[in-house]
Amino acid sequence: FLETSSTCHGINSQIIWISTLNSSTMVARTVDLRSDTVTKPTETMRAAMATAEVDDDVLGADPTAFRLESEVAKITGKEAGLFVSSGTMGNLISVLVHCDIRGSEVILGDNSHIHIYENGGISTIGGVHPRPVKNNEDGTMDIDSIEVAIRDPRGELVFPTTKLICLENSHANSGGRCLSAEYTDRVGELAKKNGLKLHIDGARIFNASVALGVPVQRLVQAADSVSVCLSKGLGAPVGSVIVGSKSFITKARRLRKTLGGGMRQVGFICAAAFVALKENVEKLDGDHKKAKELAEGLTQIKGLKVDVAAVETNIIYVDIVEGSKITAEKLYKNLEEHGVLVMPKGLSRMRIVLHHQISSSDVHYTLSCFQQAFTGMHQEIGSYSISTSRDVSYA
Ligand SMILES: Cc1ncc(COP(=O)(O)O)c(C=O)c1O
Ligand SMILES: C[C@@H](O)[C@H](N)C(=O)O
Repeated sequence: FLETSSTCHGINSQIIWISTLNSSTMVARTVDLRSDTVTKPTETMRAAMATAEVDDDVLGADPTAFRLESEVAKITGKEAGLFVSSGTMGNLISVLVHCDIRGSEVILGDNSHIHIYENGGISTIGGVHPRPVKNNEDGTMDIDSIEVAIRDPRGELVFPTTKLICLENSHANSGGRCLSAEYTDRVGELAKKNGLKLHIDGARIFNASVALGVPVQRLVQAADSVSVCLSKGLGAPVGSVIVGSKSFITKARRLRKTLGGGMRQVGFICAAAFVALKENVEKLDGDHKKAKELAEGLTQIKGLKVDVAAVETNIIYVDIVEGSKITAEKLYKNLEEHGVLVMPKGLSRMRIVLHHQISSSDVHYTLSCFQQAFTGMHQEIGSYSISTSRDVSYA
């Protein structure tokens, strides 16, 4: 695999040449694009873990956990925070605190993470009934559709009681699309008008904030609770922080213990999460730019379809066009043989997620591997005229 890079009129452009690696060839590199959850702790995270000040967080308060929880509460403009082991636990605890009567109903997106990827935990564990409302392509739900879905048993023996509305920002299954503060405010007003609470699955709220150029606090202003993942784009090895009122967090702490989530010297992992919060927010814009570059490159490959305009943050959905020379299965195998890992999402669709441990060179290498899979040879990527100078480098 030889990468020749060049400049032409100040435009960086590449012809990517690749030799065909036979199956026994050691893979030159690994580019893990399955998710932004795959990152490895950085050296600063590991150093912070090694020297973290810790204490029993069940009997009292682990000082490092408290520092992290306070920082996330401050950033989101909420009274208090609570460290939990995962985004799934953060959403589960938040829904169950708000829906504290068995048989309550929560309105959420039919393509939301809580509804699709959390094992139905709000029902199986919390006895909460989901009321899915269609997610639009941009991750929103029509306000009217939300309003129509609100139910109250007064006068209707057969109705459960709606207690909560859940949003997700950015919206993962919509391709990392961002919900505006104005839209979120409107949903918040609807919730308040009907005596409901609003929870935001903010697994990638920092991605939305950076992409929109709007502070996190403004994006979640209308929410009663938010689950913020530190283990996604921010690159922490473990954990999320849920934020809300002091009363909400008191109830959430008890529920976390009930679910077995009370952790003792949890400061070890909170120390790494604190580093992630401090060091990696500024890298998110680079992730988004690389996602856009990769999407633009992929859309130039005959046989692939990408909605480049829909790539607002670090997630790309790629469709293999019907009748393409290569099947999805062969493509994934070919990519994996070259060390490129993607997340299959159906028969002819895949998801690619950028994160801070993916370099520009990885993006170009990935494009060349896709190109090779479809054409078996080099092809100019992009439509720039170039003059080349040979240099082989792996950034
Ligand atoms: C939008 C969204 N919410 C929640 C989660 C759950 O997070 P975890 O995998 O830490 O349980 C994910 C997972 O990546 C996610 O993408
Ligand atoms: C797959 C999903 O559960 C995970 N949250 C991710 O985005 O990778």
